[in-house]
Amino acid sequence: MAQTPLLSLPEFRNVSTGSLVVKEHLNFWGGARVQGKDTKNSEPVYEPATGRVLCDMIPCGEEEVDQAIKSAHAAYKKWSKLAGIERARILLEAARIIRERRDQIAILEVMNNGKSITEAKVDIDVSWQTIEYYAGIAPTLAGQHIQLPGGSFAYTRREPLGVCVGIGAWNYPFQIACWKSAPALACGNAMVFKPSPMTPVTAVILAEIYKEAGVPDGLFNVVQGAAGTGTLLCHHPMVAKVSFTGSVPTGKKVMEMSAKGVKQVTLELGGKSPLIIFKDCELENAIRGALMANFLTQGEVCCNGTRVFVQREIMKPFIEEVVKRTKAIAVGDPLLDGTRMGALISKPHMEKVLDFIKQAKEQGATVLCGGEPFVSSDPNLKGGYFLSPCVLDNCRDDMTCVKEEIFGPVMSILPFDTEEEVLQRANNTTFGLASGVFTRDISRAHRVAEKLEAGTCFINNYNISPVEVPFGGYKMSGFGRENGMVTIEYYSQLKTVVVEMGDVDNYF
Ligand SMILES: NC(=O)c1ccc[n+]([C@@H]2O[C@H](COP(=O)([O-])OP(=O)(O)OC[C@H]3O[C@@H](n4cnc5c(N)ncnc54)[C@H](O)[C@@H]3O)[C@@H](O)[C@H]2O)c1
Ligand SMILES: C[N+](C)(C)CCCC=O
Repeated sequence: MAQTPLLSLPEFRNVSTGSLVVKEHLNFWGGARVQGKDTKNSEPVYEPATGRVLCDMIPCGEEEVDQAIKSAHAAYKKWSKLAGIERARILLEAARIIRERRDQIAILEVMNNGKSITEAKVDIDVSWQTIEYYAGIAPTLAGQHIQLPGGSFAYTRREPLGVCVGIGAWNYPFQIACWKSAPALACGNAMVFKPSPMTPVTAVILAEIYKEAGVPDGLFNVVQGAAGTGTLLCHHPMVAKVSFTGSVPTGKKVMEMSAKGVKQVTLELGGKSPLIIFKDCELENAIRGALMANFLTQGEVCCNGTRVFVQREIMKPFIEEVVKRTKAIAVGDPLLDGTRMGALISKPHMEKVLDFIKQAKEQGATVLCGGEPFVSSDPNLKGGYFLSPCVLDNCRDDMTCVKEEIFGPVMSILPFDTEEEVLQRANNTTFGLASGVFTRDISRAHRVAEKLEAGTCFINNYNISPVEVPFGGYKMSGFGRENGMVTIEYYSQLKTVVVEMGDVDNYF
């Protein structure tokens, strides 16, 4: 009997904070939701805004991972034979469905992740735009014709890799699944996607939408699980590529495991990015930029500019205004339109962020605002993982809060005097995901952008990532790229065909 898609089930409609319990199976392969077997190892998944159990995550074991990968491989055989324009038509339909159901998907993303509905709607918009963008590229995928002496020639074919694995983090669950699956599918691959065990829900919705749009059963699959399931995926011999989003320590393991099977890898890892604000900046934009660089998604953003270097002459007005606006950020029920900051992903994560703040104080930093658990007056939210956004002053480069990725709403402010000095300090990190500079001096802006050791440099803005623009890291923030034309290179391989029009040389 055909399954009713999650979004069409009555319990998935008109949900509000604290109201949804997901009982449905959350694995998806062979074109259907599949029940997890290992119920004795299931883990509760919490709704961050209430601390209530939203669903259970049942991790997939060896047999289930194998089934999902085989299902993907069978679909790959059909999908890879389609013309780019045929794949594009189906992907455009998936983008259309997501656009149409954007508000409903966003609500579920909020319930599982805790971010504000305003941001979640943007995430879902970015998601369908990603699929639309790669649908547009699918028909253009082509090789090259190379003329050789004597009328001989060669040509290249851009071919898919096969079964690709996507492993996601919990901060942008639906968007990460789209950033990986859209280019993978556009190039003719199949994908098995493992969401974070903390955010298992919306990837299944994506799988159902792809199915509804017309992809072959098995083309996009979801396996639930944590490290054990991820390990099985990375080791599976039928997997051609692993695209991973997560922390540096896990990224290293993924790279090591993938190396054993000589699988291609994309690593989108963490960061501790610098944002440099020169005294000649347009101050209002720099202040907005610093807030954008630190407080989206409760500060749980890989590319956040959490080391805010401010030129000494403008430190006072900058701090005054940043603190005023940080204190005014509306924290609370993430499903309310007026909320600008929701709940952190989990209790342990919130405690980890609070520990960073405690350590910062012990090391000499001054808390200018926030940095404490936020208790809402709404009784529904009493168990939620809310934290008031925090600004730290009197920071030094050697402090833990300045060196390590906190992944929470904590901005560290650091004074500087000269361009040369700030560049040296900004680059003094093993991370290299993003960076930013605010200045009205156009030459300085480009000079600084060139010298910053990071995959992205924002000039006079921060944390915008249109799908047309490549995104990815330098140094230990990873390699490979997501978004933009270049990502096609990471989901395809080039075959060279050499055609002899004359006779073979008679050497022997
Ligand atoms: N660069 C980017 O695009 C980007 C985007 C989002 C998040 N991040 C980073 O992700 C981190 C936060 O996410 P997280 O806490 O989910 O990261 P994490 O590394 O703990 O987990 C990421 C994913 O890897 C899986 N995993 C864990 N152990 C594994 C193993 N041994 N083998 C295979 N898979 C395994 C997890 O289950 C999860 O799905 C931060 O460091 C953040 O900066 C990076
Ligand atoms: C959309 N942002 C804000 C650029 C975030 C990308 C994903 C990083 O965590």
